[in-house]
Amino acid sequence: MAQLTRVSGSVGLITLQNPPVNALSAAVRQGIVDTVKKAVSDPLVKCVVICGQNGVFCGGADIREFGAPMTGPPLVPMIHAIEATNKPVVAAIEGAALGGGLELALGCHYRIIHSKARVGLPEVTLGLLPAAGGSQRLPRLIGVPAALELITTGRHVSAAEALKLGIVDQVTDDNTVDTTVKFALSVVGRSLESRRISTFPCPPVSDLDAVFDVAMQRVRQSARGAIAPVTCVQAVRAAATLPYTQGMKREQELMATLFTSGQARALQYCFFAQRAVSRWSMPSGARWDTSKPRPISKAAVIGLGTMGRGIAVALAQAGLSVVAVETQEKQLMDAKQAVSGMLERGAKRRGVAPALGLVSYSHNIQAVAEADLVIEAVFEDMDLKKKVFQQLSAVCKPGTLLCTNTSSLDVDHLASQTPSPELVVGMHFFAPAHVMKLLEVVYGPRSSPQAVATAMQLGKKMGKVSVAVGNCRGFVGNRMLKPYMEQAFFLLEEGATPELVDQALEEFGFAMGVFRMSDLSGLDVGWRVRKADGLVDPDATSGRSARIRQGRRYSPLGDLLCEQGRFGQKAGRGWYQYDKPGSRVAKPDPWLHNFLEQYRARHGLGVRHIDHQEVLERCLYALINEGFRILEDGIAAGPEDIDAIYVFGYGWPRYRGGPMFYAGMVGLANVLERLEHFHQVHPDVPYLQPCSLLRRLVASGSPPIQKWREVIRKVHSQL
Ligand SMILES: C[C@H](O)[C@H](C)C(=O)SCCNC(=O)CCNC(=O)[C@H](O)C(C)(C)COP(=O)([O-])OP(=O)([O-])OC[C@H]1O[C@@H](n2cnc3c(N)ncnc32)[C@H](O)[C@@H]1OP(=O)([O-])[O-]
Repeated sequence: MAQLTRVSGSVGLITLQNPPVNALSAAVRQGIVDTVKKAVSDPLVKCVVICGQNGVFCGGADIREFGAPMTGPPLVPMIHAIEATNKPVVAAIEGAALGGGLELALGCHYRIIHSKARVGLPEVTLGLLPAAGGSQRLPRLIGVPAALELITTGRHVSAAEALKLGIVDQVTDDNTVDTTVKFALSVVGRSLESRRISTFPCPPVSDLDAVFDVAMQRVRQSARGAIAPVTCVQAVRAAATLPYTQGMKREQELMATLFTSGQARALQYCFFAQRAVSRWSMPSGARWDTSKPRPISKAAVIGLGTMGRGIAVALAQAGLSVVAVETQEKQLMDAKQAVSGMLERGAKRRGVAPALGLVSYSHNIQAVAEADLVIEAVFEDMDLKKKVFQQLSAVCKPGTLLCTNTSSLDVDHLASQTPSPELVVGMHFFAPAHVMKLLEVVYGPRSSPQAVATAMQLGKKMGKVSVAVGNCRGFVGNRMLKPYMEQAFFLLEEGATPELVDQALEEFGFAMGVFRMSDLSGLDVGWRVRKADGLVDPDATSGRSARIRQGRRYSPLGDLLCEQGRFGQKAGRGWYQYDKPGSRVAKPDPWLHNFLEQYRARHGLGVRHIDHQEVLERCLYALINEGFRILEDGIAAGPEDIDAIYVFGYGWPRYRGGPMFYAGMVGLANVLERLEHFHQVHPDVPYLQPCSLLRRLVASGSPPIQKWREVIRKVHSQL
């Protein structure tokens, strides 16, 4: 909807009305067409101002409408009509003008923006391109190189930068609509010929081919298989080489190749999944909208290793005062330096003052007595963590929330070390904690809804994608990673190489395959967990028993490498070799290939041809199957939770939507059929046995992912 009012005598003020972000739904587009026509034909109206209700200009096209047949007036002629009017039209930009919202503003003759607002063309992040003239008008307004960068990255631009680039005409700190109304009155009577961007020639670029070759190379490298960034380059090239009308035709043709693509559907699913996870619920029935978070102004971090330092930085960057505690003096001094450095670099990148004063340091746990919330990030050892929780219970003021950053240990067992287990939750950050978006908030059976609500709200304040999950071994992310890695090890036993497995996963879109990732994080991390699980047995060197643990198939390959000190990058050798310890360039290692051959011979294992398809099916379907078990167990409330965890924490390619969305894309019946096949071939691998929830979904006709929660609810109600 759009409303027209006449203000200041002769200004037609058009207000977009579609809360919360005034997305350009069919009704809003119709409203704009009607109100512009009315304003233009009203002799009392000398100029027009377009603004958005609730302090937001416009969040672009209504993404919720993409799945349905198009209704209402199309955007392109609507914006053309505004540009063609003979009365000045000025956009008053508050909050955000994104996608179709900025394209609408680019159709106006002038743009006034509030200093805190942002603009951008983020369509590429939704698997699309700016298809309401943005790919043709923006290059004409700010030049090809700047437009290429904005359109292929989709990044949001601050008001100050938008002015510098020439996207807007004026920045104001005052009331944006009032300022814009005054401005509009001041330009009445001026020629509009030079204000219609579509008529601008595209600024010439010296060596156009070189500019586009470089851009294409850059996006192909960073896109890792995403098609939208590449198509965006082609659209901007049309602006640089074709007259406007032909360029617009090309823009529409290119958009048509993206609009119905699987990648676009996956990226739009991720957009909504990222927002859906904030509407959390627990099996107890507690929910996001019925649980009141507790205000947190003072936080504390115990243990200043790599994770503790990152968490302290993330808390301070979110504006909280932080007490950082480390008992070892040297470690404390090193941490102080590291944290200050991270805060300064972060502040420089964001153009703000570093929050150094917000962090205080101590080697005495007494220092956290007044904290509202404490995050324990000491070494991943249960006995050590239990001791810390006992100390915290004695030191902290009543009601203090006690959180653990453990990545796999039992949160409820730690809670039992305190008199108030309802105040204990897991806050599982991902390294580097001040950079990685994901936060798993882990609730135990005794965690209170208020404790979960508080941790979720703190996560949002830290700019994290926070997902509430139940307490179990490895929570969601690491629990699903186990069958994924297990299959990768088994594939090596059956004839594959680390290079083959990693290449298949990287072509699928992962930034790093499982073996390169293992070398980066250190093989000893998993080794320690397997030891704690009683799986490592250095005496079992040959024969079947060496490859069976707790009645199921087991591959000791990782253990054998660790026993030889091959811990990965930090040791200069792991699944790959590196020039020296700490270097990051992985090279195939003849020693490793030879070791695998000897291993197979020692265990009487044949070598067979393994292709990329099998690698993907074995590793990803085993992971997905565990995802269905997690949904069945109620550890995650819905598929969106799992997909957000894998996209924001485990490098799952965003344009594939996440493991559960991907399962829906390839077809649940296919996933089930392949798992049944692999389990038949490998009956001693329980992770390959299809989960009953998967069977149930296939039996009920493989409903779309949006309907899975209903089936899950039915399953739980029958338990
Ligand atoms: C032709 C044209 O070329 C093409 C093809 C296009 O234009 S494609 C579209 C391009 N536009 C975008 O990519 C911008 C997307 N939006 C955002 O980046 C952010 O929303 C925001 C504007 C910066 C506000 O952030 P926020 O943190 O204050 O709130 P929120 O939680 O994010 O959002 C608040 C609520 O609004 C919903 N929402 C936001 N933008 C929406 C949109 N464009 N369409 C539909 N719903 C939208 C969102 O799902 C959430 O709903 P719910 O979860 O409450 O039910």
